[in-house]
Amino acid sequence: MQIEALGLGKRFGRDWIFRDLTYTFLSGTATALLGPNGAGKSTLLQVLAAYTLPNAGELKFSLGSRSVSADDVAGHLTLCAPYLELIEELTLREQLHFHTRFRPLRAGLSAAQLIDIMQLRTAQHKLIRDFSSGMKQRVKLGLALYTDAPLLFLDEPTTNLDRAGVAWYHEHVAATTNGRTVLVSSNVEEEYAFCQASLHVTDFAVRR
Ligand SMILES: Nc1ncnc2c1ncn2[C@@H]1O[C@H](COP(=O)(O)OP(=O)(O)OP(=O)(O)O)[C@@H](O)[C@H]1O
Repeated sequence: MQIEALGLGKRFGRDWIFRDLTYTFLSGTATALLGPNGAGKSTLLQVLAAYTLPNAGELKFSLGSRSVSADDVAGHLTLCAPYLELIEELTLREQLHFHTRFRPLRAGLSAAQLIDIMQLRTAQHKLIRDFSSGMKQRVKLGLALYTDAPLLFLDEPTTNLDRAGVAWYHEHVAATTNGRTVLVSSNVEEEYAFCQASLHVTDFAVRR
């Protein structure tokens, strides 16, 4: 899926976070959204996901030659972000079954196989509430990477992961990002090193 931002701007109250952002996120390309803490990376990601409305400019989404309305973007998008919560009252197995009622996994992949990919088979009947923060992050990433969707957004994807978890992230990003439009919001180089393009949010910051 291609995303075209034309003169995009977002403000909270009187404060513009970014303004006059014109950029095309090409289909099949991974792009890093970069900038220091508070620069507006997560805000931009949420605007590009059509979760949050911009205050200026417009967004055009297209799949091949077909345009996609902002209302339909959610069905083409899979996201891993610190502000997205798992359902704590479910076991991992139940979480996977709940998820796959609404969103299909990549072709041929079963919920049981995804649990194995997450290396969480021994925890599959445990409540998510009782998972460690690193285990939860692995679940969130596994669901995002292995859901069948052309758009993949990753916000601070290695949050809470140990060295083995970061290696797992690299392995499964390599296995799942080919041909997808990927956006990675980050300021940790090893999270976004695989990206072919980068956009610095501060280039669109409003000087005060
Ligand atoms: N809902 C909101 N209401 C008001 N201000 C907000 C809101 N969401 C974000 N902001 C402000 O927008 C600015 C950008 O925040 P954002 O979370 O997008 O930055 P970031 O680059 O992702 O930061 P970090 O690297 O720390 O995650 C910050 O000043 C933040 O306080």
